[in-house]
Amino acid sequence: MPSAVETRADEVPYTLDEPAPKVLGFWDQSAFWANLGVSLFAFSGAYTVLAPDAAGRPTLPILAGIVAMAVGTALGGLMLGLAAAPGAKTGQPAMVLLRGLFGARLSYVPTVLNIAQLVGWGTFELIVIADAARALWDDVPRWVFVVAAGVLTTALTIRPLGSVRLLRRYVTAAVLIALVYFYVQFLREPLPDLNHGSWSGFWTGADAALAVSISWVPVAADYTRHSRTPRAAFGAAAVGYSVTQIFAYVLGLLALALVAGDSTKVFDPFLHVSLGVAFFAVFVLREADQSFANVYSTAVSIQNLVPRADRRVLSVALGTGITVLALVFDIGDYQSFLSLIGSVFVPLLGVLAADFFLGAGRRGWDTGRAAPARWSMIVAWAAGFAVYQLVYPGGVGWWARGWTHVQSWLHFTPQTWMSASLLSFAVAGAAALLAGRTRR
Ligand SMILES: Nc1ccnc(=O)[nH]1
Repeated sequence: MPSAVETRADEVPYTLDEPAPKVLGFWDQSAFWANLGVSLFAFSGAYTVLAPDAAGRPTLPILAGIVAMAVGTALGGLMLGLAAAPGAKTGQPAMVLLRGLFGARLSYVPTVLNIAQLVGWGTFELIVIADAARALWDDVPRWVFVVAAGVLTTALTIRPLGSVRLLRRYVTAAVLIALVYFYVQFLREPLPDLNHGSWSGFWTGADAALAVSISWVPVAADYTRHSRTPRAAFGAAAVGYSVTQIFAYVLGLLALALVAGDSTKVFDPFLHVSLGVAFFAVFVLREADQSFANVYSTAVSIQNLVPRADRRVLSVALGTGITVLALVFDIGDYQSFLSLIGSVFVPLLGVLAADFFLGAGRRGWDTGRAAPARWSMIVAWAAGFAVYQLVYPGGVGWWARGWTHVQSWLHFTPQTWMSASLLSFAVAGAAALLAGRTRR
């Protein structure tokens, strides 16, 4: 039965005990990342790059938001590329790679945090799919869409590499056509003044966009470990993802301008143009690739804790779990979710990239189950987290007040030119290099 053997080698093995097949070329990966760059969150969450105040009102003019988002996305894309390359080089999934950085046991800390963010994203994705589908067909109850999206998501996770190829073959082109169609339509509408107001919240907006890109960092290697070369992995993730994310957010921001900044109405302009319903349905259906990527990566992350677990069993359980969560919950504080993600995963990447490319990783990381603990790397990560919070403590009252106390104790005042992400990345990376030096 040669065909059965071929199919096995073409798909991801069920457990971490077997090696990953290297079967994804540059265009497979580019199509995959380009799809992930387009999300309904680029529309429903477009307001976050306008640096909203505590009451949720945008503080940046639309034009400033567009520039901030493009800068944040481009920087986030480069960071994503840095996270993608080690996966291709080592053939290891993202959380297993972290055994090399922190040691086997300590890698459980970021693994648990990543599982939490991915369950959060997976749930959010099903909710946003159901909300958008309800905007299209409001006579169908919400739970029907949640369950349908959950089933489709889970089905895609069973043959993950097959799903990536499916995206390349059919979905990417449809998504690009829909994007172009809405651009043409929106730019024909009378748009309000896009540059009225202050640009002082620029880095808050840029950091919000960067956080969305960076949230794929602890996921990237789960896919790029199937890449034929590290260069292809870097290029596809950095470029493919950023280009489409910028296109999608600009569309979201134009839609927001057309509804006078009211983000609860941001889907309306899409549905009001002719053929809008059909093209918007493309976006709704393809959103399942995001929830697929979240659920599959949650399963692979759990395998870092339990390497013998069958990823299909984990995926079905997780797909069911997020479906239940999406039936029960609504999207809460999306803005705070993003800043928490940024503050955890930006410095994590700073430490990882510094150590992998310039530190101990150059001699090869030990990613085995007995890799020794490296506490100094945890300290470097924590330093980067603290820097992020000092520059941008976010909007959750008690937490922000706590960091404001630390600010005044350190005589530190955040300036508008400071990007929480860039400073946190730099400090975490420098601390990791320093720690690596002193230990030698
Ligand atoms: N990691 C993620 C980033 C953005 N959207 C998602 O669904 N997941």
